Amino acid sequence: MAYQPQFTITSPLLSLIEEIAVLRERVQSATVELAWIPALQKDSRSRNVHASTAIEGNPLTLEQVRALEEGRELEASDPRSEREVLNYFAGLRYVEKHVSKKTLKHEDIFALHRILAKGVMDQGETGCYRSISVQVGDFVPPASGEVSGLMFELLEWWNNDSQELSPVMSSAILHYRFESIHPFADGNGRTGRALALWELYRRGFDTHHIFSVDEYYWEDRPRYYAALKEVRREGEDLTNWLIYCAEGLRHTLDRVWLRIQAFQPRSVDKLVLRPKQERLLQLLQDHGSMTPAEIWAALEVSRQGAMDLLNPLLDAGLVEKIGGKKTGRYTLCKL
Ligand SMILES: Nc1ncnc2c1ncn2[C@@H]1O[C@H](COP(=O)(O)OP(=O)(O)OP(=O)(O)O)[C@@H](O)[C@H]1O
Repeated sequence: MAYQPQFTITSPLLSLIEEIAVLRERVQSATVELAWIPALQKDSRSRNVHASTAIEGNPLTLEQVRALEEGRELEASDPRSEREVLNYFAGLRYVEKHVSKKTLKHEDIFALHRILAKGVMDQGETGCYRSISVQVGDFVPPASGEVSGLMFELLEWWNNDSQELSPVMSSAILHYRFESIHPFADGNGRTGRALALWELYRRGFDTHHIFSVDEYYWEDRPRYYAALKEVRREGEDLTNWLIYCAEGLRHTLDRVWLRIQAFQPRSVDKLVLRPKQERLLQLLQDHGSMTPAEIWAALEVSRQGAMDLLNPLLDAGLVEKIGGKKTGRYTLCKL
């Protein structure tokens, strides 16, 4: 039998869902201009990684998280914190790769957990449900013997009934239910937030993967924990949790809109990208930075041809040159 979430669609919730639809539409129509999407995706991924790992106390700053993504070494940080961050990047890449998966299985969740929790478990094993009891604050999740059955019911719901709900709601319900089962010995927070994001991607809510939803939970952690706790106090009624999560998405969409403004080309009216320029932005996103020679080899153009592609991107503030005149490399501009 599938999990049956309890909630009421109240008028505040409906208004929020409608507002979210309008804001999302505004973002979607702006993303027709593809120029800055790779940079925004990169930015959003780093912000999600930073926020979701910081929630449980990872001390690395957003700048340090960005540096790790670019393969740069950090001075004086501890290996476990770095591992946690690198794992989360890998977890998000796993989610992005499997975004169109129609049916999710226990094994998919195990695989994600294995990636996120590798080498950073305080107790228990990665990639399998817990065999011990756990506690979060004063909340005692179900006994370990019940976990597999509860997860089976949750997957039944996720693969079937959840599709009838707005992704705003199905993502929030999945997030809460996963945390309330607390299926792993450790790493439930990170895995649950990554699954909530997976649902938003899978349902095409965040087509370009540019919403950094986890910042909302991180920025007011006491409210996040209180909202989770309140569901139980209300006899597992999810109505207020849904409102809390919908407010988070509205906030996230307002923010992404501002970031889009910042990513708009600065010195030209509109930059219409040529296919090779799009390819170049993608390459810079994948590689972090590239020398001129690497660029012209990858794009199969002459040195002058590469500069003809690069110059408008430099003028528009999308790409910048770092390093010396002879040893210079090109990289995507940061916010
Ligand atoms: N009262 C509660 N009811 C249900 N879930 C809760 C409650 N309080 C906190 N949580 C969830 O439990 C997570 C912590 O669980 P756990 O320590 O297994 O996760 P973790 O991944 O190690 O933490 P993480 O969030 O530590 O990075 C929180 O991030 C939150 O999502």
